[in-house]
Amino acid sequence: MKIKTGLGIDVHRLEPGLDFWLGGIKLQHDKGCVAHSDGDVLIHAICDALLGAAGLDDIGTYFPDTDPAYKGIDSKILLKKVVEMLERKCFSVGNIDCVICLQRPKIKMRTLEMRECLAEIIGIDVDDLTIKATTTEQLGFEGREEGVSAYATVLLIKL
Ligand SMILES: Nc1ccn([C@@H]2O[C@H](COP(=O)(O)O)[C@@H](O)[C@H]2O)c(=O)n1
Ligand SMILES: C[C@@]1(CO)OP(=O)(O)OP(=O)(O)OC[C@H]1O
Repeated sequence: MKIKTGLGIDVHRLEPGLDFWLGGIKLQHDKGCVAHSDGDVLIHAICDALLGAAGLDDIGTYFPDTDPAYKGIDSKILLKKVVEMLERKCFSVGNIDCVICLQRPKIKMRTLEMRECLAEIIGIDVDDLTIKATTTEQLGFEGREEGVSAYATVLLIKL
């Protein structure tokens, strides 16, 4: 049995009047992410962590932000494709742990919904996908509400 870890990070700019997709669900907010896709930073960080652990290339290599096929795409579709790539390499997911840096809105009350949504796509128990949120105490780009960042670590098991 082989165990491999992966790390993924993503950042998107926040601007008024855009839909705000995070962790596969739509949040009520006055801003949303500027992106080629739906801008779901949490899913993008998870995808990169999964790909890295599996010894594959990064998200932009497989789903280029210059390709019109991915314009406005639901990032849940990209996550499903990444999970299929892992399955082809005989990897199963042990656990995923994530942190979202976001000044506003508070999202703690929505993280179970995100975990349920993403765990189902990945095919793992909700307990094996954890999501934490932190403000950055008004410091940096997240603190100034100019953007949102997400970090994910994963553990993959190859039998
Ligand atoms: N966007 C956010 C940020 C934070 N939370 C929750 O608040 C707690 C305290 O935040 P600090 O920045 O002071 O660490 C944090 O542990 C989260 O539970 C949130 O829900 N949404
Ligand atoms: C998700 C993809 C899809 O084109 O585009 P973006 O929404 O721009 O997101 P980012 O994390 O900057 O880049 C990864 C791309 O694969």
